[in-house]
Amino acid sequence: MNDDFEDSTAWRKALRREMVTRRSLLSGAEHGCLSARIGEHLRSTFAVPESFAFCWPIKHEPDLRELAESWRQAGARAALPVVVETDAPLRFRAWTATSRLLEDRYGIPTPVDGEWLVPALILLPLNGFDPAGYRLGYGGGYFDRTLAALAPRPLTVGVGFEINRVDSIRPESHDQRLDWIVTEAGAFRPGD
Ligand SMILES: Nc1nc2c(c(=O)[nH]1)N(C=O)[C@@H](CNc1ccc(C(=O)N[C@@H](CCC(=O)O)C(=O)O)cc1)CN2
Ligand SMILES: Nc1ncnc2c1ncn2[C@@H]1O[C@H](COP(=O)(O)OP(=O)(O)OP(=O)(O)O)[C@@H](O)[C@H]1O
Repeated sequence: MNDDFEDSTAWRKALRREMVTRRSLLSGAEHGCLSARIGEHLRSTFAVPESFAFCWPIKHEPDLRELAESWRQAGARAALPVVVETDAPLRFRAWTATSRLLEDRYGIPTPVDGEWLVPALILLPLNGFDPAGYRLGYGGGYFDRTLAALAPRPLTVGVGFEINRVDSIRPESHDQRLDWIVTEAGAFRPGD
């Protein structure tokens, strides 16, 4: 293993932790308010999709469960990601307010039954992000693998807080660029 590899791995690891720490310092009220603003930008930017995936919030990620329920009630099929295997693409399972969820290997509430589907739009939580449209997650590589494997590619919408914006996440060849980034400050097409 060369020094550059070790340096960038250590740098990413430190940045991942720093990003979670920044969110953990938000009060519950601030977090709720920022999440609601992201939900509003999503509602005003996108038509109700035929189907979409969102994530059950962990590590102080934006909480988009209200938006998910309102899109669902407006006719969209909602889904949550499922880690079916380590180092493999995610799959997606239909979600409703009555779905039975059990914690997966990472402690993330995950549907235990329901139909498998491929969402037309994916809301990806941004642990960190840069203005070029690259996302920093938690180091599993799950979304990168998932997007690399899906054809046609779903519309990818990163959802995060401005406090998690960085100049560059120093993207690597496997990192997938997002189509949109939505924060409390608005909806952006990366690169614009
Ligand atoms: N809310 C939510 N659900 C999600 C994701 C997400 O980013 N957010 N995922 C997006 O892909 C998938 C899960 N990916 C994850 C990948 C790693 C870890 C994790 O806890 N990693 C350890 C470090 C492990 C290591 O370094 O080997 C950690 O952060 O402590 C959690 C979730 C599917 N569900
Ligand atoms: N398409 C792919 N095929 C094979 N390996 C991949 C692919 N995409 C990413 N990886 C591997 O996954 C590992 C983690 O990637 P990365 O650091 O980008 O994760 P992340 O985006 O932070 O994680 P997550 O999406 O789970 O939150 C890296 O070692 C990378 O080589």
